[in-house]
Amino acid sequence: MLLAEMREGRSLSDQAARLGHLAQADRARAGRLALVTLRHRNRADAVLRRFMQRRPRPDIEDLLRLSTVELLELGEAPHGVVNAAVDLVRGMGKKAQASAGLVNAVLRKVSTVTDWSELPVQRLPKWLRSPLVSTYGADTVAAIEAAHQAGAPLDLTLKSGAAVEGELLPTGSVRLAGTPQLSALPGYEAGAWWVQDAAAALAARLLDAQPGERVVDLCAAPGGKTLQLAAAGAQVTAVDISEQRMARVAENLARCGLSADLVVADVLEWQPATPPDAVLLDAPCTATGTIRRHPDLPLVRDGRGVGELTSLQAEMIDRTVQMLPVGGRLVYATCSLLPSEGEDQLTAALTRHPGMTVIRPDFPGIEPDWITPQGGLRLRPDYWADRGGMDGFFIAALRKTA
Ligand SMILES: C[S@@+](CC[C@H](N)C(=O)[O-])C[C@H]1O[C@@H](n2cnc3c(N)ncnc32)[C@H](O)[C@@H]1O
Repeated sequence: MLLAEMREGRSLSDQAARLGHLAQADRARAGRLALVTLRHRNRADAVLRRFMQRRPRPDIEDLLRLSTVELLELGEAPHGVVNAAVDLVRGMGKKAQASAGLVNAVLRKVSTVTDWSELPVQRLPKWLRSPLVSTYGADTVAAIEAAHQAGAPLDLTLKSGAAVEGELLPTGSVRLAGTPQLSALPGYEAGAWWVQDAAAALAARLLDAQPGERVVDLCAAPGGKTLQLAAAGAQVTAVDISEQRMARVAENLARCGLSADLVVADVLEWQPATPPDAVLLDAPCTATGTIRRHPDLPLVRDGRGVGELTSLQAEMIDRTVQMLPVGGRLVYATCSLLPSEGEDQLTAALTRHPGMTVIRPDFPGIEPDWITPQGGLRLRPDYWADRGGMDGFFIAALRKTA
């Protein structure tokens, strides 16, 4: 069902409510299966093509892909996978029932395949691959695609003094092994940590909020960065246009015993009552840096709308610069791999606002080749490959000097 809805252009996260009738464990398994199938979709198709002359109807093709991934990627027992697939086809209506024999025969053959791990890594679609190859080169894009296929580990940001068992990353986040049940981890009830990718955690680190500073977090929901700023002791005002998403910020703050003023408003219209010391702008973007977690994104999007997003980002930067007093700091962040949403925005902002100067990132764990010639931070999924990668982000810190 999830994969079918995706064919209609609905992302997996938009469909979460559709699984509401399932028990939590089944819901989690369905979500995980959909993710892993999407990460290996092209490889599953390559295997299926060996055993089928023609493509079957789309829902049966999805079932075959999913079963192929269960067999060859997840190593599940052929007997159970084949039987479950045949049962599902039988439940798909009269016309589909005629395909039960085909599904049975194809999956039995699939279960004998031995070269799965040697099949080429899943490629990004052209709308995204072409601009990335022009920016980073073909070898880097291949490394990014390998990182997408590998998926994403779970990272936590800890409040100071908290401890959780896991790998302490050079930038301070803690990476967990496997996919543990979060609510069972020590410190969950006490709100000693929150889930946040290690790359995402660097935006607030770069802002370097000090206790008592007035800090505005623009485009704040669901609030990972608000939590970091509040935990640093700043007086935080979090602004987001979505009331529904802002409710998540409130929940997250409450669980972690932290506080912030929450404002539901459009960044393009809102003005702070008093000039802030610093502003973090985590602007809406293509989210192409998060494909490890959202492998459906390249399929449900087609590259349209990038121009509108980059115009909105530039308008938001201008708005933020106006809010700041001289001496004030701005961190601009997008979870995008496209330079038009990152490096190019920084170049254009410096031209439009000659009074803004870049603050070069300088804290433990930042590797020199992550820093761009202009002093921004370019983070990519293929960095830390031996540790499990990181999300793609562009982050730049600036100070208003005039
Ligand atoms: C990348 S997400 C922010 C993630 C968040 N900063 C965090 O760390 O958890 C972008 C957010 O921008 C918000 N947004 C989009 N357009 C907006 C606007 N015009 N004004 C305010 N918020 C906006 C969306 O509702 C969304 O929550």
